Amino acid sequence: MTKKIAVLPGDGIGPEVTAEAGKVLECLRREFGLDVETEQAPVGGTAYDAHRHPLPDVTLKLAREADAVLLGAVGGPRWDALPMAVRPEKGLLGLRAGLGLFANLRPAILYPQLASASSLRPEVVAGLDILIVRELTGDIYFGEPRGTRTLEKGERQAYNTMVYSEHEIARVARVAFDAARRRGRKVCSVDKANVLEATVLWREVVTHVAREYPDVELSHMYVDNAAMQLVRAPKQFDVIVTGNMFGDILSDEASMLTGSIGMLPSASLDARNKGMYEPIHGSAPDIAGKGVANPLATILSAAMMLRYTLGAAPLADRVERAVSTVLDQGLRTADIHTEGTKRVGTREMGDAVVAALAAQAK
Ligand SMILES: NC(=O)c1ccc[n+]([C@@H]2O[C@H](COP(=O)([O-])OP(=O)(O)OC[C@H]3O[C@@H](n4cnc5c(N)ncnc54)[C@H](O)[C@@H]3O)[C@@H](O)[C@H]2O)c1
Ligand SMILES: CC(C)[C@H](C(=O)O)[C@@H](O)C(=O)O
Ligand SMILES: [Mg+2]
Repeated sequence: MTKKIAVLPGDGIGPEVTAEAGKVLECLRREFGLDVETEQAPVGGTAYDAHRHPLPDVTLKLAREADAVLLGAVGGPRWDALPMAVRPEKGLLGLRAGLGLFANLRPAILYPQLASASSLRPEVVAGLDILIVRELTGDIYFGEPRGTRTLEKGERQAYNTMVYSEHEIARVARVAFDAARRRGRKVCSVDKANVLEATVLWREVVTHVAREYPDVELSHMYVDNAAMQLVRAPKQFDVIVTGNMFGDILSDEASMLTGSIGMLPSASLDARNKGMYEPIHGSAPDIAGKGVANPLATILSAAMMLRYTLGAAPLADRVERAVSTVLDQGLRTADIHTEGTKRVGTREMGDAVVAALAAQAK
């Protein structure tokens, strides 16, 4: 049966990078019989401009009815002064919560061709293959109470609440342990249990769940140390599981180990592996509209969609191989460009991936 993909390009470079992933899906349809149809809807600032809401009902409905969602990015300075409730980022958070996407998989893999694009020495990152499992629908992002109040003497005070319930921790921990079983059988749980009660519970529950997985080694690390270890000796990690905010920060940090934030895809999954797929980067206002953004994170996110939701792992392998081929050809967008390689724009990079894919069909 034809699978339906909701494509939500969003803001800034979002439309530029999703267009390239769209070409890749089209090529898979044409050359390899992938049975999908796509439909677009607005999200983020562009949705606010058209509908006065960053997540219009039509978009949430389309996302709910689709088999999978492919999202670009949201946000930008144009909308930064809006009230929090209608900021573009709320559109994204609304999708994650509305679709129950509690597990966010962010693989940080170094393509060997990009060893010299990493900000770390090649020997520190060679062979890097980490999976960050970020909890995505809890924590300080969604905790109540939140808001701003005025104190007696007229001073304003703002507050957010870090909250985790046992079931929220246990279900994402299981995702991490299950993933570790398919890889290096090591999970490092990252928290701030020396200070924050919510993460004392986090550590307790993860430790409890680990008993179901005697074949997986569990370790714990405070988040400040984890941030340091990620740049000191990143290959010590296999799977990292952590809360929403720590995962947000650590995954941007980990992306630089692979050469660029423009290389890191993600899958946000519910309990049945229905999912939303998006690069981990944002709308990059500083380069939006210039045709220079790296589309590979979004193309690799489409590959994750093929693997996790569409049951088409062989096609996911093909897309990842095509990405490797274009890197072998020496093609680089500005963010991963190094001496001796050829600088290309967003479209050229997407076209090259499509050509490499089509060549596999010959
Ligand atoms: N998932 C999302 O939609 C998402 C994620 C992060 C940030 N944002 C939003 O994006 C806006 C900008 O945020 P920011 O500047 O902090 O983060 P950002 O990720 O958009 O950009 C950070 C830096 O990385 C570069 N970069 C990002 N993606 C790139 C790509 N594909 N190719 C080449 N370079 C790339 C940018 O040019 C910029 O210099 C904000 O409104 C923020 O809220 C959205
Ligand atoms: C835009 C923002 C809400 C989002 C987050 O913090 O989750 C982004 O940084 C991400 O990593 O997807
Ligand atoms: Mg982020």
